[in-house]
Amino acid sequence: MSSGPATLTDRKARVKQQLSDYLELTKPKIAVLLLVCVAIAAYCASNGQPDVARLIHVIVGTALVAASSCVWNQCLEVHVDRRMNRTAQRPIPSGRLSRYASALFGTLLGSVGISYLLATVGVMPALIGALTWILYVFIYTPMKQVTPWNTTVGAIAGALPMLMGWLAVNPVLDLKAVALFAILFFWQFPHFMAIAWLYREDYAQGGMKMWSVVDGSGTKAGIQAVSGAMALLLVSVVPGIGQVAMPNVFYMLLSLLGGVFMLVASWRFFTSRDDRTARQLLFASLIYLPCQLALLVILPSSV
Ligand code: HEM
Ligand SMILES: CC(C)=CCC/C(C)=C/CC/C(C)=C/COP(=O)(O)OP(=O)(O)O
Repeated sequence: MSSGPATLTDRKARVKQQLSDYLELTKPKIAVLLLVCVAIAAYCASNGQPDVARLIHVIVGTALVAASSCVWNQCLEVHVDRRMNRTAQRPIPSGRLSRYASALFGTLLGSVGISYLLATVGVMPALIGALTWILYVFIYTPMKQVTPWNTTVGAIAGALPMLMGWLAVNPVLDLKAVALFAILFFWQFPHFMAIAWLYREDYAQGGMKMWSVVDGSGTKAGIQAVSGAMALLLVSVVPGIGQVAMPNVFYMLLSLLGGVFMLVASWRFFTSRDDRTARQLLFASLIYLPCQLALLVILPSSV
C-alpha cells in the first residue's frame, strides 16, 4: 500500500532531475549573456527603434541553435569531460543522460532553431547560425585537443551571434556592426585566459592544449589576455564615432574607462600569474561586458 505514493514521488523526482539535466546540457548561464549580446546588436542595428517581433524571434532562434551547439559539444567531449573535475559531473559523463538521447535532443533543438530563424528573420541570420554551429561543434571542439589556437576559433564562434542579431533587423553590416563583433571577439581573450589558468590542471588532465597548459609559466596566457584587452579597448570606442552628427564623447570616454579596467585586470594577471589575479580577471570580464552593452544602449543615440 505504502509503495504507491513513494513510487510516484520517486518518479516525479526522476523527471525533475532529467529536466534539469537537459537544461544543464544547454549551458544556460553562458546563453543568457550571449542572448543579451544578440538583443543589443539587434537594438543597435535598428538605431534604437527595434521591431520588437524580430528582436524576440532572433533571440528565440539563437537560443535554440546555441543550446543545440552546447549539447552537441558535450556529446563529442564526453571522454574528455569525464577526466576533468569541473566537467565530470555533467549529465553525460556522469551517466545521468545517454549520449544518444542527448544527441537527439541537440539535433531537435538545432533543426527547430535554424528553421525558426529562416521562417522569422530570414536567410542571413539562419546561415550564420548554422555556420557558427559547425564552427563551434566540428572545428573548435576537436581543435581543443590539438592546438592552443583553439581559443581564437572559439572566440569567432562566440562573437558571430552579434551578427545574427544585427542581420535580423538590418541587412547592411556597417562599421558599428563590425565593432560589435570585435568587442565580443576580443573580450573572450581576457575572459577565457583567466579560466584557462584557473583550470590549467583540469585542462592538462583532459588533454586540452590551452595556452596555460602548453606554457605552464602562464606568460603566453597573460600575453593573450593583455593583447585581447588592448584590442578590446580600441574597438569598444568605435561605436561612438559619428553615430549622430558628431562623435559621442560620453560613450567614448566611458568605454575607454571600461577598457582600462579590463587592461589593468589583464596586466595584473600577466605580471602575477596566480589564481587570485586570474579570479579577479574572470570577475572583471563578467562585470565589464554587461556594462559595455548597457553603454551601447544608453549613450550612442542620446547625443
Ligand atoms: C573562447 C570562448 C569561450 C570560452 C572557451 C569560454 C569558457 C568558459 C568556461 C569554461 C566557463 C566556466 C568557468 C567556471 O566554471 O568557473 C565560462 C563561464 C562563463 N562564460 Fe565563457 N567562454 C567563452 C566565451 C563566452 C561568451 C561568448 C560568453 C557570452 C557572451 C560567455 C559567458 C560566460 C559566462 C556568463 C560565464 C559565467 C557562468 C558560469 O559561471 O558558468 N563566455 N566560460
Ligand atoms: C548560434 C550558436 C551556434 C552559438 C554558439 C555560440 C557559443 C555556445 C559560444 C560559446 C563560446 C565558447 C567557445 C564557449 C566555451 O565552450 P567550451 O566547450 O570550451 O566550454 P566547456 O569546457 O565548459 O565545455
